Amino acid sequence: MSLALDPAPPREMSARETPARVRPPAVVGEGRRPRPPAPVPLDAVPGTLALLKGLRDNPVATWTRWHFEQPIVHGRNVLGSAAVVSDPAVIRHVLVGNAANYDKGELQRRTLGGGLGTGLLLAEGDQWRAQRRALAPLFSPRHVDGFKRSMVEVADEMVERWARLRDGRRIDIANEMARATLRVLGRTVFSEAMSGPEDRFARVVSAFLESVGQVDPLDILGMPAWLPRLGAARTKPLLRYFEEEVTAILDKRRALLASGAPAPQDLLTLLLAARDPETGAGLSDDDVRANVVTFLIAGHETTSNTLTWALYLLSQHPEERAAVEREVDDLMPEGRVDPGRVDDFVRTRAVLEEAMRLYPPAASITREALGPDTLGTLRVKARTLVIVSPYVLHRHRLLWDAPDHFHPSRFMPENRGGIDRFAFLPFGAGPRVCIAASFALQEAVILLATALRHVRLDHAPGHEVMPVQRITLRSRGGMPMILRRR
Ligand code: HEM
Repeated sequence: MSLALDPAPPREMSARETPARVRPPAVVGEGRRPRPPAPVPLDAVPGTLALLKGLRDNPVATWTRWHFEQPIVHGRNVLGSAAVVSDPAVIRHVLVGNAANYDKGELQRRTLGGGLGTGLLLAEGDQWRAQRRALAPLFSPRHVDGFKRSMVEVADEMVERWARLRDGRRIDIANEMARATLRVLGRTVFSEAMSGPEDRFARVVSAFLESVGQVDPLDILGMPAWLPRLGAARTKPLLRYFEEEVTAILDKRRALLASGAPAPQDLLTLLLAARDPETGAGLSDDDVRANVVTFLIAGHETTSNTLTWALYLLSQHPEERAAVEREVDDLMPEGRVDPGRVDDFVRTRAVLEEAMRLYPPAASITREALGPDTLGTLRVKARTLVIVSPYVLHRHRLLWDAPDHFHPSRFMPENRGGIDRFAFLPFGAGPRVCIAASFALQEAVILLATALRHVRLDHAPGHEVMPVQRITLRSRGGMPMILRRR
């Protein structure tokens, strides 16, 4: 979630420390390239009411020019004392060096808490440490590698379905990608599909994310939890559906395990067998359920939005699309991704990384200081909200050349070394880095390469593209595109 802060005195707004400049190799020709759509940064800080409304409607539209120009912007507003940090060295300090001084904060727990309970994403302290130790092996390179086949299967089914559609048909690619990533989760988390119809499940997950991810003014103002929130009436039945669905899946698997029949080696079996290597303790029923929901919520739209933005950006940059089409044609002579060659899709991966730079699915990473700290030269008190916004960071004027333009070549192996680890944070960093980053990238490469090998997608006329931040950074109104076979 982004913040536009009250105007601080000029000294407060000025650069606190100049970060090491991490300039990717100069990129040329940006004048001729269309600028991907994004809200124009504000010239002035909005007043309290406008800020509350902005945070509810679309937090990424509340950033001011200063945020994209200053390494640190600190001030006070309705959220109390807050510092927006875009200095890679200071980010490293907050997320890694002094990570023990920060937790995720009350606002994040209130905004997301409803569905995710005590799952890994929101757990804190000892509970988080025990879960992270127990769950880390689920996403080990060996297990992630083992999921390649399911991912390729889902990608093949996606293009087979498209092959049955009329050439020139208009489809909502945001929906298509959401369906595909949910299927991947279905296969890798649960092996067999969910017990209910997949499309209904996809719709419920999407509606749930729409309502649960909206920042409620009452939460920002710190109002007690018993006060009814605007979206609560909509969220409750969705949550119930979720719980019933997940409980049914768990019961079925427990019965299977109890029968002694061989169980599929999916994330669910691993989750039920997971033990904290230090204490030997397994997860409680509630923790297993909370983590299944966490995987669905954290792993579904993040990946599908990345794919949606990548396909949109390619549709606006025919020369980039032609380059990546050459790669997939070369690497997929039979039309399928060879699981052994996923790492060879370097341009496909560069496109995905550049899409996540411009439209980071997790647009804000927020922390609350437990005790005082020094950020560069700024002293902050306990309870200060520290915001690392990948959306701001990835378009920061001090850190990137042509920050608002689409140039996948920045992420090609020969150039990538110039990018500071803490200037590009789609998956976060430090102990709470995304546990499934390699799973997500592998899945995205397989789905994007397969789509590009079989079809060409052009943005449909009449739809205006604008990123809107809910839990993830979505495209407002989906992403209608015209499908043509290659
Ligand atoms: C492109 C796709 C994805 C992106 C951009 C993404 C991004 C992130 C980010 C930024 C965080 C750190 C949040 C913070 O520090 O406050 C995170 C954490 C997490 N992600 Fe992902 N994620 C993606 C895919 C997935 C998938 C596929 C799964 C599960 C199957 C997943 C599960 C999680 C979990 C459980 C955490 C919490 C880790 C912890 O706190 O220990 N994510 N993700």
